[in-house]
Order: sequence, then C-alpha cells, then structure tokens
Amino acid sequence: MSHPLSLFARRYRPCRLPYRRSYSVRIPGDDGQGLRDIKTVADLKEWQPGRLVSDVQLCGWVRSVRKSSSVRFVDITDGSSMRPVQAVVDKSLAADIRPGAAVRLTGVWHSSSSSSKPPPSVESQGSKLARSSVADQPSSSDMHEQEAAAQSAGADQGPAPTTAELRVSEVEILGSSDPQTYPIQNKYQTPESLRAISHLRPRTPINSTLLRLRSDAMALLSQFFFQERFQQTHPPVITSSDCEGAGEAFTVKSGGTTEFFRDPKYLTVSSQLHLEALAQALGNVWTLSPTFRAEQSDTSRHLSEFYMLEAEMSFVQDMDEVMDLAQRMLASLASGLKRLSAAQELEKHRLDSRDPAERLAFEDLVDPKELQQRWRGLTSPKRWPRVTYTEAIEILQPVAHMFEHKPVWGSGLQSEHEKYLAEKIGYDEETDAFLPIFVTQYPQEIKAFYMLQSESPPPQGQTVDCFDLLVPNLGELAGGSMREHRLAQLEDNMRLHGLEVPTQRKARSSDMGWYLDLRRWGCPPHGGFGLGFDRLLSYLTGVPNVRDVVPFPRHFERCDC
Ligand SMILES: NC(=O)C[C@H](N)C(=O)O
Repeated sequence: MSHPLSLFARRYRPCRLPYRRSYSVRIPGDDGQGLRDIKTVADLKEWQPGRLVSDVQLCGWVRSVRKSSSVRFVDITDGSSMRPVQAVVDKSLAADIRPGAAVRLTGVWHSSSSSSKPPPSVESQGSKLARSSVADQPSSSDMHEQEAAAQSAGADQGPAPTTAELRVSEVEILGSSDPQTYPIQNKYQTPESLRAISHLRPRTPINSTLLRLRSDAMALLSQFFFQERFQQTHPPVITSSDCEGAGEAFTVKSGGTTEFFRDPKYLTVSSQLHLEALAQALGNVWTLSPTFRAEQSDTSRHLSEFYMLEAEMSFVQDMDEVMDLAQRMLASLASGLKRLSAAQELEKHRLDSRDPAERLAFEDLVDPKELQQRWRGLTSPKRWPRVTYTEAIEILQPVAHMFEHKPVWGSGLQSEHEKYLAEKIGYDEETDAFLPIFVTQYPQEIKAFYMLQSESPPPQGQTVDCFDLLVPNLGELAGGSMREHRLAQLEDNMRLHGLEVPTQRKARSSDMGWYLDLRRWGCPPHGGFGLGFDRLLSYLTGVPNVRDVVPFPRHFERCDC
C-alpha cells in the first residue's frame, strides 16, 4: 500500500503563479526564472553584460541632477546602495526630473565592460562631466537604433562610456518634487537638523545605509540563533510589572474613563521575565523586541523606545556559558556584517567620498582608526576579559581623581567608570583592538531581585552572579545574569528588595504570582542577557548618537512623528 503522503505528492500539482516583478529594476528577458538576478540599483551597478542592453527599466528617486548643454546627468537611488546609478537624459525629456522626484526611466544600459576602453578609476563630479562622452551623444532615438545595430552585429558600438549608466529614452514622473521646498538638500545637514525631519532623513545616503545595516544585523542575528537552536519568541509589549523594579515604566492608558485592563499596565522595560517562562518550555529562547523606559536622560545613549535583544538559556549552571554566548553572537554578527554591502559601503565610501557635503557627514562619525579597533575586538578569537566588580573598583580607586563620582564598593558604576574600564582593560596591544569587557558579580543591593547570589562573595559584601558588557566610549552594551531558580531564595530576595511576595497566584491578579509559579514546577538553573540593539549599531557604525541609528527616535520631550 502506498504511503498517504506519496499519494498526495502524486496528486499535487504546484500552482504556477504569474510572475510579477515588483522590484525597482527590470531588464529584458528576465522572466523570474533566475537567469539573471538584477532587481535593484545595487545589482544594476554591478551588472556588466559585456554589451549594450536596451529596454532596461529603472524606478527610483532622483538624488541630484547635473546639467550639461544637451543632457542631464541624473543620480538615481532606490535605497539599495549608498551610491546612486547614473542616468543620462536628453534635455528635452528632463524638464520634470527634479531632486526628490520618484521616476521610472527606460533606456539602454551601458556598462563599463560594454566599452572597448577600460573604465576610469574614481572620478570627481567635475571630471565626470568633462570626460563623459555622453554629452556629445546622439539623441535617445538614435541611441536605440545604435543598440539594435550593436546587437545584430554582435559587437559593441558607439562611443565608449566612461561609467556604467542608463541612457534614457523614456521618462515617467511617478511622484513629482519641488526642489525649492524639498528639505533634503545637496549640502551638509547637521545630525540635529536631520532629526527634525526623521520622516525624510532615510533618503540621505548615510542614513539609508545605516538602516540597511540595521536590517542586515537583524537577519544575521536570526541566522545565528537559528543555528544555535534557539527559538525566536514574541513576548508581550504590554505587561503587568516593571521587571527591573526601577520605576521607569510608561503606563498604558486607553483614553476611556475606566481602566481598560482593570488595573494599570505598563509598556515592557524588559522581556526577561516572560522569556524565562518560555525558556522553561522551549529550552533556549531569544527575542529582539521594542522596549520602553521613561528615563528622563537626555543623552546620546538613551532612547525611550529602543530594541533590546534578549536571550535566555535553560539548564545552565555556569555564567561563563551565558557570557560565551554573548561573545559568540557579537563575533558572528560582526563578521557577517563585514561580508555585506552596507558595512562595506560605509567603510569604502568614507575613503573615496569626493562630495564635500558627504565628507562632512562622515566626519560626524567616530574616527576610522578607532572604528577598526572596535571591529577587530569584536571579531577577535581571544576570550574577552572578565573582571569582577570588586576588581574593577580596585582598578578605579587609584585614579579616582579622574572622575566626577568617587568609585566606592557598593555603589553602581557610573558611565565615566565604565568607559575608563573598557578602554583600560579592553585594549589589546598585540592586535591593536578594543576587546569588549565583562564586569561580573555586582553587589546584591544594587542589582535586580531575580539575580542569583554568588557562592563565594568578597569580604565587602554579598554579590550576585551577573555581568555587564562594557565597550569604550559607550559604556554598557549588555547586561545579564544567572536567575534565582529556587522559590524560597527568590522570595527572600524579593523581601530584601522591598517587593511584595504573593503567597499564591490568584486568577486575574497582576502581581508577581505567575513569576513565582515558574519556580514551583520544574525550574532548572538558567540565565540570560539583554543587549541594547540600537547602542550596538551605534558602536558598530561609529555613529555617536544612538538617535541616528533608529528610523524614528523617541526620547525625553521628543516624539516627533
Ligand atoms: N534580559 C536581560 O537580562 C536584560 C535585563 N532584564 C535588563 O533589563 O537589563
């Protein structure tokens, strides 16, 4: 008897969906069967078919228009690459091609390999104009004829282009733009002025590349955790409690007169407690979710809404395993990003940029040498340094005069202390790299109630098995801990931190009864960490203010659109 599945397989005919191209670039003969994979401006710029190709269609936004006597050189972008592609449009067709407009252009693709002469190396805008042969080209209809002749003769024809470009015969304006009012100027705009137009800011070359890097990072992290057999989960955004107990939660209100959820609810400050519940069913779990803190800190490192990457591991006894995971994850992310275009473009175009406005924008970023030291540290095969909080205080005390706040055992490390430690301990002379550092075992009193007490605390006082991951210039990038998995001890910890200890979980109750329940049935030793995703991106890209690596920053007194 045949297996029911094979029966199904015989009956099953895959349905062939009509192929519809929804990409910004369309080349003739591309029927979606994978013969060519030219979908975006980034692909098109790389495409060197070795001949002229007509009927290439390009959708995108006009970044700039340069004029010569008979043609317009139009820079087109679709957000897929930092550099635009050049379109050459006869003056007669170009009247409505203005910066900011959305256009569809059709024409002949001239790649550098369709030229008999080798392409020139990097050119300045001025020299490009002067040297381009296009200004002396025949009209667009002549270009079509030339192309047909070239194809039938199987040979290259026409004057050699100096750069890959689309010679346009048809122009459609899909969304017009008035350059007089368009707020994105072809001149330097300060980060602060761009923040005031966060809905348009992604159209600038550097910001759009940062957003692509952000997207790459999310994809790589998903890949990493998938390979590590972690389950990705969606913990809630609306929660009953302030997990860290720091009183920095936003309250959720419905706008009605009655309490929507019966009693006050909050926007999550950390997914950790819910992740612990999921980890007790799924093993190892992670999430990258929005997190909210109502801190009134108006600094370059704080956002009221940020993305936190949190991971929780079950059956883990040793905190080193949690720190190893954090290091493995960051190393894998950094090496993955290095292979992708957004990170490569940021590095390359910083060096080859000829546009004065863009050069100024690059100067707003951290010095390239320091940036390389960061990346070398993140991808280093060496184990990142681990020091206890007590050792850290001992390192800080002899140089206490350097700080505004005195380093004393029992008080939290200030950002100035964290930055000093990261630079001092993390610098690896041998490789000229900044290794991130782990500071472990903080005093119990200044840490959250759920952390596991250390087995052998220092004479100064009781500590907990926790860690902060510190990097130069930024300070804390991540924090994690072993969680107290025993009910009685957890209840003691709660009392110690002045929290109410519910005796049993009541239906519909919003107290911590549910969290204590987790300790009642099958709670193994476990631990995890949370990492500020936006801070990480700002560290990787050298963007000094975390507000410039998120599309729509929200922070104290600012939530613009
Ligand atoms: N998942 C974590 O360990 C993060 C921790 N709850 C924090 O907010 O810092």
